[in-house]
Amino acid sequence: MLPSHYRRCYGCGPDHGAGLRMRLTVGQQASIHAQLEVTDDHQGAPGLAHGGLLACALDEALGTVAWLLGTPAVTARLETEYLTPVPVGSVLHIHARCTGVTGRKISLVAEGRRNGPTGSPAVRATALFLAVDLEHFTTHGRVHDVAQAMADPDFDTIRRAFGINP
Ligand SMILES: CCCCCCCC/C=C\CCCCCCCC(=O)SCCNC(=O)CCNC(=O)[C@H](O)C(C)(C)COP(=O)(O)OP(=O)(O)OC[C@H]1O[C@@H](n2cnc3c(N)ncnc32)[C@H](O)[C@@H]1OP(=O)(O)O
Repeated sequence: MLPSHYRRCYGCGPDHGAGLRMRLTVGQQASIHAQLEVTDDHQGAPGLAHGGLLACALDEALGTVAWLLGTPAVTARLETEYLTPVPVGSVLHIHARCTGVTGRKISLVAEGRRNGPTGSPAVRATALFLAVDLEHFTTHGRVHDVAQAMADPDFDTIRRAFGINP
């Protein structure tokens, strides 16, 4: 199981009060398994998960695969297919994997299944991530947030955990 890459991440951060708190584990080769518990807080239509939130959960798993490759990367393109509704109370089992790397471009796919990791897919995504350097975050984000993340006493452990070379 991987630690959260950033404690305040909406997808996986333990310090995010309203976040998804996804649990992510490393799979075979360049892949990630993740689970999302769909709760009352995740509804779009009554009793059903919001589609944008499901896209977020897939994005989190896809981004974690990209980091397994040893570089921070950001989503450039994310295409999502919704195959069946996902009700509150279900656990979405997500599998995300890398399908190819060309220069800075990282191609990935993900599937989310209900009723266990071998259930039929409810949602699918195809994505392009672009590898970026740390400057991307300090230029476009807030320097003090980046500094705070790097000052986390667990930051070295987090970096080492992501230093798995598939
Ligand atoms: C101390 C702390 C540090 C922590 C670091 C942690 C890292 C994370 C680690 C783990 C994360 C796990 C979980 C996270 C999951 C969530 C991920 C997100 O939600 S990310 C947020 C949303 N995404 C953005 O905000 C991007 C906004 N866009 C941009 O910044 C730029 O557009 C960017 C970087 C994507 C590309 O800009 P350019 O200037 O670098 O690159 P150009 O030259 O435009 O393109 C390069 C190549 O890519 C293609 N390309 C670019 N965008 C494309 C697109 N949308 N569709 C298709 N191709 C595209 C281009 O055609 C070009 O291809 P040709 O080299 O010519 O073949």
